[in-house]
Amino acid sequence: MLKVEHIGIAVQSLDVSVPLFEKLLNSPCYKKEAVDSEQVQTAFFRQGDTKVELLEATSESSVIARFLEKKGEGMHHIAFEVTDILAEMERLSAEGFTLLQAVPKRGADNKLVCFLHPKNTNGVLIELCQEIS
Ligand SMILES: CC[C@@H](C(=O)O)C(=O)SCCNC(=O)CCNC(=O)[C@H](O)C(C)(C)COP(=O)(O)OP(=O)(O)OC[C@H]1O[C@@H](n2cnc3c(N)ncnc32)[C@H](O)[C@@H]1OP(=O)(O)O
Ligand SMILES: [Co+2]
Repeated sequence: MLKVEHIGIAVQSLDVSVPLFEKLLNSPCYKKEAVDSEQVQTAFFRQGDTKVELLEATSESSVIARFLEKKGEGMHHIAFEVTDILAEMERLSAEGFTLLQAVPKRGADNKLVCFLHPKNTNGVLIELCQEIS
């Protein structure tokens, strides 16, 4: 894995949290993007070599809505950048990790993504992401 690509944070409202993170990071939100497959609206901030991704649910059945209901706002996942997501999925599966998808799906910010179940990763939801060239 190359680096931490982003940290995902579940929020109730981007209208509230985007200005908050702009103040916190002293950096503007550079992109907002809806990802319909995940039923989320995202907002991104650059921070050095990595990013913060805020996630607001766009539907009650979104995993973000479920997370907010159970745990409240806060850190939702850590995303690691990889060069070859299929090879990394194969390697991690062989190591006994539980992939949440058989094939990568389209994420935000021009990425292919795949998630690992937090039950095998010390309770932390992990996202793999590869830049789409
Ligand atoms: C915008 C696109 C993309 C990007 O480009 O960056 C994204 O980041 S999308 C982000 C949102 N999408 C996802 O998270 C997809 C992957 N996640 C899932 O498939 C599910 O959230 C899950 C991890 C399988 C959990 O779903 P489910 O089993 O239906 O939910 P439960 O509420 O029943 O939880 C079961 C179990 O897992 C714990 N849990 C849930 N979410 C997290 C989390 N984010 N971090 C740590 N642990 C989590 C939950 O607490 C339950 O634990 P127990 O109570 O101990 O059973
Ligand atoms: Co993410």
